[in-house]
Amino acid sequence: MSGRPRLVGVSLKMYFGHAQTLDWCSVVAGVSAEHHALRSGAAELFVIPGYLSVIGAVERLRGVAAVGAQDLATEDAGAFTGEVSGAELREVGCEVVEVGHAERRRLFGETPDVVRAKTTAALRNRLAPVLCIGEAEHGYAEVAAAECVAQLDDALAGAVGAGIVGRIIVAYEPHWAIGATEAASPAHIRAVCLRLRGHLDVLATRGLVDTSSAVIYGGSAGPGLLTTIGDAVDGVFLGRFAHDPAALSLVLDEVDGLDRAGSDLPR
Ligand SMILES: O=C[C@H](O)COP(=O)(O)O
Repeated sequence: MSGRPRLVGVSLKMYFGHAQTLDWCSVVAGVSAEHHALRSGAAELFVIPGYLSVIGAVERLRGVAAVGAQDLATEDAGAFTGEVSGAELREVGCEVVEVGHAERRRLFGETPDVVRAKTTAALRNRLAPVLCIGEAEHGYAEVAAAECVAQLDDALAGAVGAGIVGRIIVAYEPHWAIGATEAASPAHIRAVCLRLRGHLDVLATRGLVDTSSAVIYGGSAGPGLLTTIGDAVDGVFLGRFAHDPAALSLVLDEVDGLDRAGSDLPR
């Protein structure tokens, strides 16, 4: 392995039922256990199923992938009907948790205040937030980059104020590229992610986030993309295009390809 591991994440959103999710996890566990990119440490995989499948996913993916949840409560315990706390997610074996996905912001009214509180809750419970940020409308990459840096700082403000430091996985997901036919252009992704990467490095130097923090891209990502943007991102966050475990395996092949080419991550 030539440098820091590449992150390959998958969110199953609400596409699969419970049995289908567990079957998918079993197949992915088989594929992953044999895959050179994971065995060598060149890649790290994380999988985010629906809540009810989290425990089964942890059991099936032990040793090959970290498991996470798609959301968490702002609080750790109490009278919050329908919520799931970061404390409980950690207790059952989660290592990551999504915060602020565009669908939660758009469909469920999550405001920046809520995203900030959930980011703090994740870090407080030693979960790495997969902090989803991105611009709503397609425009200039430089404008998007500035907006994303502001979103990142805002989301981290609570944790920084409380002195809670941990690993942050910044998932750059332009809203307009989610559920689309293709990802944002490599030039757009590169411009935004390199800016985010530089900002994250400054935060790490100041001791405000862990040095293992990462920037990954999501939004109609699939096989072939990581090879083209590998100079600008620490990994990819997959949705629909990882429903076929063979496609996920192809993305892991790309990690191996980047590793063999000695393509170092942005620093
Ligand atoms: O969580 C994953 C992202 O929202 C991307 O999903 P998608 O690749 O299906 O557009």
